[in-house]
Amino acid sequence: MAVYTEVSDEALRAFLAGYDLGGLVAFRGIAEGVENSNYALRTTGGDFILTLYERRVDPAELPWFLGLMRHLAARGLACPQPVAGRDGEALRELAGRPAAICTFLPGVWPRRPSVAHCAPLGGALAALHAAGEGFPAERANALGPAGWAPLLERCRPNGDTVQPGLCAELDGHLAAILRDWPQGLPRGHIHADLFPDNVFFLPDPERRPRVSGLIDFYFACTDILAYDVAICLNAWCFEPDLAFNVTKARAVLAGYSRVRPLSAAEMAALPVLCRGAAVRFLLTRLYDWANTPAGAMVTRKDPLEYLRRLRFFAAAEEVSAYGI
Ligand SMILES: Nc1ncnc2c1ncn2[C@@H]1O[C@H](COP(=O)(O)OP(=O)(O)O)[C@@H](O)[C@H]1O
Ligand SMILES: N[C@@H](CCOP(=O)(O)O)C(=O)O
Repeated sequence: MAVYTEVSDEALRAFLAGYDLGGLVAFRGIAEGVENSNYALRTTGGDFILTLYERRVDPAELPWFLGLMRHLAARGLACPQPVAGRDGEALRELAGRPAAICTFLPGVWPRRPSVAHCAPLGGALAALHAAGEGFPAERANALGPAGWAPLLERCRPNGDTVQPGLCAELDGHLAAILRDWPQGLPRGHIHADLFPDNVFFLPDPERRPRVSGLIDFYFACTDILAYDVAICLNAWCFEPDLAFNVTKARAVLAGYSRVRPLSAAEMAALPVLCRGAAVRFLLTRLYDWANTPAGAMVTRKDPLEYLRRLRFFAAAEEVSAYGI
C-alpha cells in the first residue's frame, strides 16, 4: 500500500475547506502504487484522488505534470484532471507535502493483461503521443540514459546482496546500451511508466477491452517516442513466468502504428530501447529494495524480474529475433 504520509481528519477537513467540493463522505488510503501517497476521496461533490507527492517527485516540476495533464485532456485524452481550490490553485500543501486533488477516472486496470488488452494499449500510447504535441514546455528525463550510471552507483553498496554479481553484470549491459543508444529519433512528451496499473479499461461483456483512461503522469518527460513503446513491450509482453509473448508485442505495435506509424529507424532501435527500459526499471526497483523507509505501507517490486527481461532483450541484436 503506498501511503508514506498519513493525513489526520483535522488536516483533511482544513484542507478541503479550501475547495468547493462539498462535504466529506469517505476517505481511505489506496493499496496500490509505489511512488506517492494516494487517497480515494469521496465528497458530496463526487469521487476524487488526493495525492501527496513523495520521493522522486521534485516539487518544482509539479506544475509541468499538472499542466501536461490539462493539455492532454483538452486534446481529448482521458486522464485525471487537477482540481483547483477556491483560490484557483490546484497545487497545495497537506501534512507537510505538496498535494493535489485530481478527478477520479472510471475503469479498472488489468491484473492479468491479455493479448486483447495490448492493441488498445498501443493505440492509447500513440494517442497520448499525438495529444502531447503543442505542449510547449519540455521536461528532461531524469531517469533517462544519463541518469542510469549515477543510479547504479547509488545501488552498488547493496546491489550484490540481491544477487551476487548483479552490479558487474549491469556494468556490462549499461556500457553496451549507452554505446548503442540511438540519436535523431522523433521525440515528444512521453508517459515513461505506462505499466498495466496505469491503464484503465472498461469491462466489456464481449471481451473486447476498451481503454477508459491513463493515470500517473509523474514520470512523464520529453524523450524518444519509441522509448515509450519499449517500456510497454517490457511491461505488457512478458508472461508471469517471464517468457516473452510475441503475440502481445505484435498487438502493441499494431495498435500503436494504426494511430502513429513507427518508422523503420524506430523499429530498428527497439532492441536497444527495450534494453534501456529494462535497465531503468531494474535500477529504480534495486534502489528501492534497499532504501524504502521501514514504516512505509508499500509493496516493493522485484528488481530481478527486469534482469530477466534485460537478458532476453540483450540476447538478440535485431527486433526480428523477437519475432516482431
Ligand atoms: N485519477 C484516478 N482515478 C482512479 N483511480 C486512481 C486515480 N489515480 C490513482 N488511482 C488509484 O491509485 C492507484 C495508485 O496510483 P498511482 O498514480 O499509480 O500511484 P503512484 O503515484 O504511487 O505511482 C492506482 O492504481 C489506482 O488504483
Ligand atoms: N512501474 C514501476 C513502479 C512505479 O509505478 P507505480 O505506478 O506502481 O507507482 C515499476 O514497476 O517498477
